[in-house]
Amino acid sequence: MNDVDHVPAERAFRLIVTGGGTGGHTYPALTAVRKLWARLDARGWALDVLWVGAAGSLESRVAAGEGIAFAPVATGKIRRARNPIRMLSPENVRDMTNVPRGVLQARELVSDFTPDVVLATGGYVAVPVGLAAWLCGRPLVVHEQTVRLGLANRVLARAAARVAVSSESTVPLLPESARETAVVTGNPVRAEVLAGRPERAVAALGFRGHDPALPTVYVTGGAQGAVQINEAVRAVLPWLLERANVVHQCGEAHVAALREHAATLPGPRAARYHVTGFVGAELPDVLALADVVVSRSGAGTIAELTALGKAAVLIPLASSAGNEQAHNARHLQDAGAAVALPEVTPDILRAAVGPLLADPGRRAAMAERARAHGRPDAADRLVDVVLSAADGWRPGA
Ligand SMILES: CC(=O)N[C@H]1[C@@H](OP(=O)(O)OP(=O)(O)OC[C@H]2O[C@@H](n3ccc(=O)[nH]c3=O)[C@H](O)[C@@H]2O)O[C@H](CO)[C@@H](O)[C@@H]1O
Repeated sequence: MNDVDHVPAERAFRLIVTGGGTGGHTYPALTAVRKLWARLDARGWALDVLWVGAAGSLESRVAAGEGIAFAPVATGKIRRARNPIRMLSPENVRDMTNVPRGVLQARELVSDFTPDVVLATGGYVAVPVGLAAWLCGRPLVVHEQTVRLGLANRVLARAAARVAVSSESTVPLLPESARETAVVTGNPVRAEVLAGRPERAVAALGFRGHDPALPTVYVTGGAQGAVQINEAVRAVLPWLLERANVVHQCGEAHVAALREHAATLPGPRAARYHVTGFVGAELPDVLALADVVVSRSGAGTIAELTALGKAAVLIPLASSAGNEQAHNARHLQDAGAAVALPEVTPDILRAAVGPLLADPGRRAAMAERARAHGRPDAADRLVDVVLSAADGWRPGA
């Protein structure tokens, strides 16, 4: 603490946070707000925060759950099409008009709230809010979770006072004007995700057939589940359940069919299989229980797996923007910190998971290399950037 830390602040630090659409953009924003609040609170200073996002979105629910004030703005996703005429689809035309409407709404919010900083963590909704910050002359901090820049952040990086990125290899991809002041913070992971306990997972899931003598595989396809992963796992289940317990997060739409299939497996094997649509509050415990994770390679998941140090088999979503999930997965594979599968068939999956299940030393070594890529201090670093970008706010100012 320096001298300034003992000066009482005359007014609260004012933050507008924006970002959302998916967990990958929403949770880093939430984690940064929590950390900023804790930092200020520890010194007796207050935080006024407003989350600006899309109506009816994940971020609106997350903000409500956290007691954070929320204001919606119009936003639009521009769907790319090979044929330029198709770009003028009714949805695109509607969304194109939504963007300027969103900018106007956001500009009013920013000029009323007069934030010390606007923090944008990506997703389409961040564009109007980030542009409004720039129009109103408020410092904008942009955080990028993925190795490659998302579309929203490519636009906003030029308007930002500071750009925070999750990986060194993103810096050269930034617009020249942003490169010099860019800071590598890592991708913030929710504190609770790092505090799981394996024994609680078994109880919380009611996983009665869990065999503690065998390793546990956690299969996850993201909130909606991944059909491609579900099908490959289903095909190898008899083989897999001979060697491991399996927790399979498959998306709500696929639970019934997978349960029906599991019922056809011999009793003791079926008991070692726990299938669920979505893993909610018990996620930290499930991750703590997992010896091997089979997963998509979204940036949020990767940040969690590396912060925890988990052996992983990553199956990128081929259609992710700019193929960034493939990039994320390859990045870890090159470091021996994961196995990346550009495509998955039952044979390919068996060949990737088998050696990790057969050899605890091998998965421990991979987990250790994964941990070397984790940045458990990412939220702290991002908060440093936010505070340093606030040129108008000083304790007592
Ligand atoms: C389809 C798509 O556009 N994906 C993008 C989206 O990721 P998306 O949000 O889809 O995926 P991420 O891996 O980034 O985050 C998913 C989050 O949901 C959690 N989870 C998942 C399943 C579950 O049952 N319970 C649960 O809590 C995960 O632990 C994780 O915290 O934003 C990321 C960050 O910019 C990008 O890298 C991804 O490419």
